[in-house]
Amino acid sequence: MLRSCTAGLRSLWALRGRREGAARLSADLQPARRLFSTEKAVHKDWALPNPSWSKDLKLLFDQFMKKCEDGSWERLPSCKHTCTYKSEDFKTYFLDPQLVEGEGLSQAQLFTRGFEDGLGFEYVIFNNNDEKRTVCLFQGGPYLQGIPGFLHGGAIATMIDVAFGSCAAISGGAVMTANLNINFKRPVPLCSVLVIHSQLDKLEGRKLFVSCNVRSVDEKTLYSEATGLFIKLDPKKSST
Ligand SMILES: CCCCCCCCCC(=O)SCCNC(=O)CCNC(=O)[C@H](O)C(C)(C)COP(=O)(O)OP(=O)(O)OC[C@H]1O[C@@H](n2cnc3c(N)ncnc32)[C@H](O)[C@@H]1OP(=O)(O)O
Repeated sequence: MLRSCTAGLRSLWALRGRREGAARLSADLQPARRLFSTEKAVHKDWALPNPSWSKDLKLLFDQFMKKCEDGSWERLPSCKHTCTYKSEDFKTYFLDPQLVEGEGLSQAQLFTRGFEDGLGFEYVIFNNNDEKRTVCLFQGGPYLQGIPGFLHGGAIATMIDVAFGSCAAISGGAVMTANLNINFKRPVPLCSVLVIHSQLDKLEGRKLFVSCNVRSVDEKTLYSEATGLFIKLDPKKSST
């Protein structure tokens, strides 16, 4: 596995080298063209295959895209600079309007999308709205290492939180994590693909109880199990 990860890394660096070369070549871009490409980058959907995706990830992606054809499942698009939640959902919650629309956020980007292709979090989430469950396909790259050769537990927790957030949002809309409980059962080899199955277990007022299991592609290895509590934000309350 480590050998395949090293090979993966080598192709990533090659890809990176090509990109850096391309970036140098286009350094003399006209400002208008630069603005256009920035806008394109801002709206780019990152939950789609790129050359760093392994065969397993692409295969699973294709399988779930097929399930989307009858409308029972949907792929969630994912942008770096905007979030699935509409910022209007949070406006009443945060007293300081600068937090959601001020200059201060111009550099902000989704934590999980802040890495170059293949180095960090590569993932896509599919929702089944009727069954109130989600499946997150996740490939953890080399910058997410914890102990040598394995994924950092915090990276796994992050991905579980994101998957839970999408699952809870089906019923709750704008929600925030109040509690996460994770049992790490097996270490996850770096660069491997994980399947995170999340479901809504109970809805109690503004409280959404969710649970998940994190498995290998062949489902044979159970890496982690988790439960979470999400709270639907109350527009009458503020966070401060
Ligand atoms: C692209 C999209 C993907 C983006 C990623 C999505 C995933 C990322 C999500 C996050 O990481 S969110 C960031 C981490 N979370 C936080 O920063 C939340 C910090 N906490 C809060 O802001 C508030 O505590 C919270 C909004 C969660 C709740 O505050 P509220 O004032 O709205 O609720 P309240 O305290 O009245 O509690 C409502 C109910 O929940 C219960 N509750 C709240 N926190 C709890 C807790 N921690 N454990 C157990 N119960 C809890 C509380 O007892 C009560 O129960 P009852 O209705 O039965 O009385």
